[in-house]
Amino acid sequence: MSAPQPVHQRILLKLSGEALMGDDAFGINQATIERMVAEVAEVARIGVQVAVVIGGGNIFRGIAGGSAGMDRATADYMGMLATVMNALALADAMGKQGVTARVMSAIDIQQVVEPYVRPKALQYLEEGKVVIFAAGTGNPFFTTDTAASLRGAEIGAEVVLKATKVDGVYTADPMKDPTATRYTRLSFDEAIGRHLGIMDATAFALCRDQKLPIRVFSIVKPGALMRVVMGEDEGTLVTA
Ligand SMILES: Nc1ncnc2c1ncn2[C@@H]1O[C@H](COP(=O)(O)OP(=O)(O)OP(=O)(O)O)[C@@H](O)[C@H]1O
Ligand SMILES: O=c1ccn([C@@H]2O[C@H](COP(=O)(O)O)[C@@H](O)[C@H]2O)c(=O)[nH]1
Repeated sequence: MSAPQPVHQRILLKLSGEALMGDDAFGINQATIERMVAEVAEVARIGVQVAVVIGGGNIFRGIAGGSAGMDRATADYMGMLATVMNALALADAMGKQGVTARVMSAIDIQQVVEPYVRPKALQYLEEGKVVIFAAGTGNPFFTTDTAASLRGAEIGAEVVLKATKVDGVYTADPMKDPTATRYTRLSFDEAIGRHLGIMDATAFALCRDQKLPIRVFSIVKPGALMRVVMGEDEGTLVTA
């Protein structure tokens, strides 16, 4: 009998910046990033093409700067730069685990990382390299969830996998409402209409329009990413 095969050949993995903190209050917890990278490396090694969008919530969010009185666009650029730091740390950790990664930034900082060029990203993926998209969409007032939807659609990913601290989409934020229950599956229109805060409406709407499904699952749960890639029931599926 042949070994089980992955159900996805090319994925866009959105990694929560906040999850990189582990149990720390800020920044990147080394053991946590190594564990997350080991999970990504495992799926890359079975031949799945992996593109990553990394968040920045462990370092800086524009909304926090804005509410503290900063110019919002400036604060958002700071947030985007935070994702570049996370991307560099991820690529470094991948290299140490024998996975070749390339960071591509939506903001031009060529001394640090190469710019995002779609055909080059596709070439890297076909070569089996992990591509890490940094600096979100490159525009203020957006989020890295929207960047994940955008890059996912651009590279022809079969699914956006949102890897976060919670194990799916709930009827309300499970960190605030202990009575919230988890959906196994829901539509984009339900997610948008019910204002489910797990992702922003722009990210959901872009995936809906491009018919690109999203699966939300826990990156804290060991082996969950591999189970998702193998088509096992994990987290919440959001589809048209
Ligand atoms: N309906 C909901 N179902 C599940 N989680 C929800 C919901 N509403 C709000 N959340 C919250 O959304 C959080 C997901 O945030 P996450 O940190 O992955 O996203 P982010 O803000 O895009 O990431 P980053 O840390 O990269 O900024 C969860 O930790 C959870 O507390
Ligand atoms: O396209 C984008 C993506 C992100 N930002 C800013 O970066 C931070 C961190 O991203 P998260 O999605 O919150 O992890 C975000 O709060 C924005 O300030 C952006 O401006 N444009």
